[in-house]
Order: sequence, then C-alpha cells, then structure tokens
Amino acid sequence: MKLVIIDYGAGNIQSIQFAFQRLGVDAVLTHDKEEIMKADKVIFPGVGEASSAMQKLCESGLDKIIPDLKQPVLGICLGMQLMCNSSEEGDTKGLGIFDTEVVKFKSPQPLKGGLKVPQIGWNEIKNLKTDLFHGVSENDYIYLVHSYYAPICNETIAVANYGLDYSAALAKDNFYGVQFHPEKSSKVGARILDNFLRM
Ligand SMILES: NC(=O)CC[C@H](N)C(=O)O
Repeated sequence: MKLVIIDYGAGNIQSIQFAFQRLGVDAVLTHDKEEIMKADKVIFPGVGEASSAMQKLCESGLDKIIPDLKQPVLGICLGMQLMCNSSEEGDTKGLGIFDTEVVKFKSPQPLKGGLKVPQIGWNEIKNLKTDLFHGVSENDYIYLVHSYYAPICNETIAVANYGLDYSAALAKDNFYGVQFHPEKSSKVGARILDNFLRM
C-alpha cells in the first residue's frame, strides 16, 4: 500500500508522517504529480493562512490534479478548508471539491460563553457518519486549532460545536476532510487514520 502526503510547503507533514509510522505505515512526502496520482491513498495536509497556502498549491500545479484524484484522499485542517469552494480567510478560492464556503468564527460575538478564537484544544465530535469513524464513539474527543470552519452542509459527516454546530469532517465520493488534527488526537485520531488506510 502506497501512502503519500502532499508536500507543498504548507503542511504539518512530519507529525502526520509520525502518526502513520505508529500505525506501521511509511508515508512518502512528495509534490511529484505522477507519484501522487499513482498512490493508493493521499493525505492533503495544511496549516497556516489559506491564501498563501493556496498560492503555493497553485504554483506547484497541484491544484489541477487534486480534484481529479480517484483514490481515497484525506484533507487535514487547512487541507480540508482548501478542498471547499472558498475560504473567507484571505478571500481564497478553493478547489471546489466540497460544496461549501469556509467562514470565520465571529469573535467575541456571537460566540457564547467567552469562547476564544482561534479554538485551540480538545472538543467532541458527534453525528458521525461513514467508515472513517468506524470504532469511534459519539462525543469522543479530538484536537483542533482553527479560526475558520465549514458550516453544516450535505457533505458533513461529523459535527463539532464551538458556539455553533459546524462540520468537523466532510466527505464526497473518494474525498474526505477533517477539520481536526487526527495526528494529534491520541487513540481516537489514530483510529480515524487507520480507518482511512482501510478504505
Ligand atoms: N491550524 C491552522 O493552520 C488553521 C487553519 C486556518 N487558518 C484556520 O484558522 O482555520
């Protein structure tokens, strides 16, 4: 099984690579289009600011191939956000895989209970759908760091609440995206990555 992590200069890729190592799988870090297209599974990571990450992706030409990939693809955090139609962050046009627009948590209102933006820490996931969450329980905890979120939509496969319900994960066809960091989400995160490897 060949697993690649797309390396376009905007990823937290080493921690993801280590997480797969703990599952016994050596992931290849690459920006090579052929290698990405031939892989069995693809991870699309991302941390930082949306428009600069998207710019790097476009400079590498990878924005053209990702939407056409046929194997299971998992976007993580900013990777998931860039798979949506757009992000409010830096007024960024996304890859248009998930049919939704990423927006910012409004601070301090309407967030209730003095919630701070960005959300940093552990939160619960619920309304879990698809085999990505096989063996994961409703209200299990995952780890997140983000200021922007995808609203609930037809492609939502997990929900989190931070002042409002939003998409903790999205799926469409062979594409999956998680707003949280499975590589930093302890046993639950490891289970989700393992489930992805079995798709
Ligand atoms: N942790 C991150 O890199 C966050 C991604 C994105 N800029 C957000 O705030 O939602």
